[in-house]
Amino acid sequence: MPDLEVTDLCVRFAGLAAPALDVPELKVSAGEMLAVVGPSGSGKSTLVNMLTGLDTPARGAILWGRTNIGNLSEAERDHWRGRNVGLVPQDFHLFPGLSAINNVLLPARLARIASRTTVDRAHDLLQAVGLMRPNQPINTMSRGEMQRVAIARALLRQPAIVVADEPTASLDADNGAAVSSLLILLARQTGSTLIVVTHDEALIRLMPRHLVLRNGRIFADRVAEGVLA
Ligand SMILES: Nc1ncnc2c1ncn2[C@@H]1O[C@H](COP(=O)(O)OP(=O)(O)OP(=O)(O)O)[C@@H](O)[C@H]1O
Repeated sequence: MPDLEVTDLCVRFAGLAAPALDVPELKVSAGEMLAVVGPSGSGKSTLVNMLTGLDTPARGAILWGRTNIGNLSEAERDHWRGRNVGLVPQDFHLFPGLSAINNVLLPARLARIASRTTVDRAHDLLQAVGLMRPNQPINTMSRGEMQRVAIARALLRQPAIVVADEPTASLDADNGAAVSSLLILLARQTGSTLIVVTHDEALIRLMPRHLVLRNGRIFADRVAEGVLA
């Protein structure tokens, strides 16, 4: 499992006078659990896009282990992400016409790695997230259930890095709490580094480390007391 080391990261967008992101240094050890918090427009999504290689910075190094993902081509980054990152996007990116199990398996099938073991793990994960009808079509599911499918899909390949963008945003308090605990439990079981962008106070309280962004800069980087790492 790779550590993360960010140095001298600067991201600018056309039309913005100040950088959207200006991070001189950020270190996250393998297996750490980090909540990225801050007001709207503070740079959270931009940071996550850089850390997962969805976008590349004009300046700076983003080292996961020995790989500086900013130096990879787009195709190499896609390949690296597929092997190393489990993404739980805010809007799920599920295919409504497919069943839960087929959504969980789709990325693995596209990567041609859906072995019998992978299929078994997909079923196990759906059970672990509390979904007992693997063949239920996505378009008949509640948002809480869809969120669980997205989590199962993200964890299928036992990724070293799990990144979830507002995983509880569309859920009520009870479903939000259940999804948060699950994400943390499953990430812990695989020893994954977990990075969660969230405004959800209940989820923030469960995360051992809080990175607070303001105006594209790290305003605070706190270890939460009393939270098990
Ligand atoms: N592609 C882009 N082009 C121009 N400006 C952008 C682009 N993407 C983001 N920005 C700007 O960069 C800043 C940081 O945006 P970002 O989406 O990272 O914030 P955020 O903290 O994730 O906000 P939210 O909580 O609302 O999702 C904002 O001022 C935003 O308008």
